[in-house]
Amino acid sequence: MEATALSSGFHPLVKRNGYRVPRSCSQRKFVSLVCCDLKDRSFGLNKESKPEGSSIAITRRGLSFKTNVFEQARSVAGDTSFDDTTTAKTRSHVAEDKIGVLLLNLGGPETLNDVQPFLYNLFADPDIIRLPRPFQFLQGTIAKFISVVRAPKSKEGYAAIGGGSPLRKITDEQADAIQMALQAKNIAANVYVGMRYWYPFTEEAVQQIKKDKITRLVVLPLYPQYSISTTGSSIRVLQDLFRKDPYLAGVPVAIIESWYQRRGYVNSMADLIEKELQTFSDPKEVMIFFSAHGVPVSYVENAGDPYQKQMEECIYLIMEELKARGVPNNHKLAYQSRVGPVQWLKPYTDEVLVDLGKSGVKSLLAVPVSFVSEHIETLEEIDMEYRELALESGVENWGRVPALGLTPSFITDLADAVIESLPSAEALSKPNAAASDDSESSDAFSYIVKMFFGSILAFVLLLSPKMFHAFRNHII
Ligand SMILES: C=CC1=C(C)c2cc3[nH]c(cc4nc(cc5[nH]c(cc1n2)c(C)c5CCC(=O)O)C(CCC(=O)O)=C4C)c(C)c3C=C
Ligand SMILES: [Fe+2]
Repeated sequence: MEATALSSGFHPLVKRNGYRVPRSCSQRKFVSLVCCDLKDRSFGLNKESKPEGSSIAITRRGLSFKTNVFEQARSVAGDTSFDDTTTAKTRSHVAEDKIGVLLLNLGGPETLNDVQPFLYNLFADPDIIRLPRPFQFLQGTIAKFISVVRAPKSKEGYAAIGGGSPLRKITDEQADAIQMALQAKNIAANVYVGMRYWYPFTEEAVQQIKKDKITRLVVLPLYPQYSISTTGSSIRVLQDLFRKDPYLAGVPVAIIESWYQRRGYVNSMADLIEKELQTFSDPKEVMIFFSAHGVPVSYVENAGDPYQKQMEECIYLIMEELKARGVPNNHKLAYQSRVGPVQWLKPYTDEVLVDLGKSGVKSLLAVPVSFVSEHIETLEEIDMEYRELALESGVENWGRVPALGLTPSFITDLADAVIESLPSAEALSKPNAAASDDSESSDAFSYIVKMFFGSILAFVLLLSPKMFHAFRNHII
């Protein structure tokens, strides 16, 4: 097959008006990890955006290729032999289908003026601020309040890294690189970028996918581990969009929920760590310090989020690989970036750094492990705040492993993951299945009661100094 030219299309902005999120997740296997209480939601959200009239670009790339297919599990085990049946199936998809790859990511503010509306979109997500059912109608108000309170602190962070998030640029580059890696394997695909909280929004990418008449889609969240708050949230949006549209509802979709256990990812992480260790005068003495983005404990304990378990497995696999290479260093996992007045996964990065420094650890290599691009939490939180804290606490030699970014072995592995998933694509959603889900209580009396008590509770909670401080800063 021959390569087709790269192209990009321009789209009007998603309007300011709200969009509905599904009340219940479908029974598709890809959401089986999402807990029951998250399967039963209904909100009208107001998505904050740039002023009307602007336009944004959706990345679309056309390529060609042919593939080798092997199962992910075998790949992890180092067995790269091909399954003939699967290979044949993939070849027929490549021949018959117009393939799309949708990269899902968080998105980030590109200017300081974007920060508050970006935060609004983030906190308006019911997978980020999970309110009990009677208070769900307050989601928008609460999001507005928290985003306004937090914006000054966030702006400081974004100002310190150059005035905006590098996420869009890096994700676009990763999309290009994955496209090229697919092309090298003779697979033709358009690669799209869909962000959850900023441009280009997932909704816009999906519009483009429809316009391009994609007939088979692979969804690849750029989070190695699955969390309800990241991959789960993006998939929920996607599912809702596909459910509402008769064309999209018929498109076979394969979702790669998590890929932290892939050999290519584990090896690429081990490569980066090994390389960075060499920058220390005594590499063997260096503590390898994995810092993962945290989630509230309730996600794991009440909502069944597999994030913590997957994170621990991920660290285990990376450390096993390093040991096999003769790198027996001590290591530690901690969680960073907590927000708000609830318990987050422990141990907390800031506390562990202080303890390690005080207990005599002199050399420390920080490894960001929940995200594959540089972003505010690597460039500002780790490189500036945590570095300073560690040095103040007695650590003398500090290093940080870069995010995977465009590391060739990593990109190639993501391309392989896409190829391997092609045969398993199936329709995401039955059309109009949302109709019954969208019904809401018409009981006016209960609505008024909820409004009344909800507003009082929200008022009391949000205006308490402790709550204000918890959202303004990282911790209570
Ligand atoms: C695996 C990665 C991530 C998880 C899990 C996650 C959960 C999570 N995040 C917040 C609140 C905020 N996150 C913010 C930025 C941000 N978060 C991630 C990744 C995960 N978040 C990234 C990559 C980024 C940075 C984007 C960028 O612009 O570079 C922010 C904004 C920044 C700030 O003010 O600190 C907030 C707020 C919650 C509440 C949560 C789980 C419930
Ligand atoms: Fe976050």
